[in-house]
Amino acid sequence: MAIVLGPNQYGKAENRLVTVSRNGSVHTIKDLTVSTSLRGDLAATHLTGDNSAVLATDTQKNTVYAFAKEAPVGEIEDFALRLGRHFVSTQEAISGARILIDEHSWDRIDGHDHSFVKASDEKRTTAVTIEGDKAWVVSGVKDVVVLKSTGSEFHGYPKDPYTTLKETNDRILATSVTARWRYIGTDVDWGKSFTSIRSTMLKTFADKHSLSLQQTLYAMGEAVLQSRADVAEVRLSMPNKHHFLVDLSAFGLQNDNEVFYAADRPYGLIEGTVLRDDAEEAGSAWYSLPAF
Ligand SMILES: O=c1[nH]c(=O)c2[nH]c(=O)[nH]c2[nH]1
Repeated sequence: MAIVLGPNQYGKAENRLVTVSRNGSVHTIKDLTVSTSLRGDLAATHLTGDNSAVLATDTQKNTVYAFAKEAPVGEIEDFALRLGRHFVSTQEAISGARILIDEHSWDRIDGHDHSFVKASDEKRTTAVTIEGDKAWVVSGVKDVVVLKSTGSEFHGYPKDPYTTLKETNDRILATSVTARWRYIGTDVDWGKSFTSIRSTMLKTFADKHSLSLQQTLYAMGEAVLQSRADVAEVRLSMPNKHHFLVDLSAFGLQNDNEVFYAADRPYGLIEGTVLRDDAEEAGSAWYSLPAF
């Protein structure tokens, strides 16, 4: 029996980067959280403490900020590709990189050139994986909270001795969508694609009459693949944010689907992948990313 070093990566996690670009008095901000991870011939530092191949995580952090000055950050996918390719092409021992970027959303305050309001907790995300001269881009959204007040049913499930849930033909359906989609290739208009995928998912959530959150999840992933030839696969994680009808009978009141208790936890957690069965290989695109 021998003990050996398995897969590993290292880098600087969650660099907080905010940029201001100016067009006269009209400012545009970008608010990013950037994580870098490098992979390669890194056995020596783990086994002997020889750091001759270890580009310091502090240097990786500095590179993020310097790159933001040297050229416009642009779309998060392009910034991540730039960073990842830089580390792999300039460090001999480094054969791969994983760059994660979350973009935090700010809205302009109406009619104001340089003041902004944080409208929601929603994030646009990307996870770029570089392996030698190959690159995979998995982009997504996090924490998109949606609710529909009708158009959702849940019934027909097995009843066992522990079942108390009542069947319903009309319930509130609410969730916080986290989705990642894997692009085919890197020749993509990232911003346009993001906007179109996000709106396709929201429209499907709204339009699809739901018999389960699982059915809604599949429909959302399917709609993305039907509308975007440049996407191979969509992974979705959707907590069921339960809204329970409150029993008002003790007060002589009948609750006609109007008064709900919005439960915080526990929550159903519905997760799934929708993919093209002929999609090109994912390589290491998903490796070490959260499963959903
Ligand atoms: O859409 C749903 N899917 C479930 O699997 C489930 N389970 C449950 O209790 N409520 C729901 N709703």
